[in-house]
Amino acid sequence: MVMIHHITLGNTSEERRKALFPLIRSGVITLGGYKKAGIYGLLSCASGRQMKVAHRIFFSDEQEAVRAGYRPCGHCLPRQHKLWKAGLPWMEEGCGTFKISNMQEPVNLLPADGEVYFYPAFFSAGEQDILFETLVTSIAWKQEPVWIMGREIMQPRLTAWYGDRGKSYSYTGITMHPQEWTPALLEIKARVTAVTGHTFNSALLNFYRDGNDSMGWHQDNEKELGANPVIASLSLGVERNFLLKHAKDKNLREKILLTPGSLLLMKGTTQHHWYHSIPKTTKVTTGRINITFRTIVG
Ligand SMILES: O=C(O)CCC(=O)C(=O)O
Ligand SMILES: [Fe+2]
Repeated sequence: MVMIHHITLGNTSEERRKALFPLIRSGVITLGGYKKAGIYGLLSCASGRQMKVAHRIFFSDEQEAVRAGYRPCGHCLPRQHKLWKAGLPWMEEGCGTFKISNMQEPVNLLPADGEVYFYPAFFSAGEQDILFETLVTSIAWKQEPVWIMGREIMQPRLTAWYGDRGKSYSYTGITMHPQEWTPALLEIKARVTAVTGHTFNSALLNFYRDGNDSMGWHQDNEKELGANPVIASLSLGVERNFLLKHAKDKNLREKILLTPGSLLLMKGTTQHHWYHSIPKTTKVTTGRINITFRTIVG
């Protein structure tokens, strides 16, 4: 039994946030509950955010919440809520639904000439919410210019560069010096290494403020990245499409929906044969943060 009362995690909201993050990260906590009404739901549930701290409880899993007499939330667990209302059992046998369940080795999404792997639930909904908020406020975001055909043009997104000391990097005419890793970035990097088996010494961060921000077609083939770059790309915030097109064979195109909390791993010869982009979209009015972990060689 875990059943953590939110109020017991610290005296200030900052203290409680700090205590809560590792519990969510490690999967000790996967669901939240409203003590006054006996309702449990997802950590990302909008109605779950409004309650007073004193009324919030956390559970390790669904069985625990149900055993404690809680019932599913109608907003974030509509399927379970409907069954509960009808007096029917709503839990699936051996329910691990809310645990990170798809960490098994993913399959290569490219048909040829490279390797792209997608981990949809790399971070849970609750973890990704906390990480997004943390990074919006703690990263030194800037809108940087780039030089294209002799003209200085502002990038259609905000960027930031973090990494081990002394690793600088040039990118379409600008040289970036990394900032020192923040605690949140180090935690994320450790998890990426644990799951993918790859180490990284730097990260380029992109903040797409809304659907009007984008990234044009490119290859991450700068010589600082080595012959066959390994790039692990984490998505937080609103989902955006990621497009891939083969450099020679115009019939080869891929589209991957980068959902919140997902990780995309590009490796092998991908950067030699494929271009990728994040196109503009009128459908998106909120922000997305992307972290691409890289290794600068030499
Ligand atoms: O935002 C993304 O997912 C892609 C970022 C990217 O391609 C890059 O930073 O090189
Ligand atoms: Fe890229």
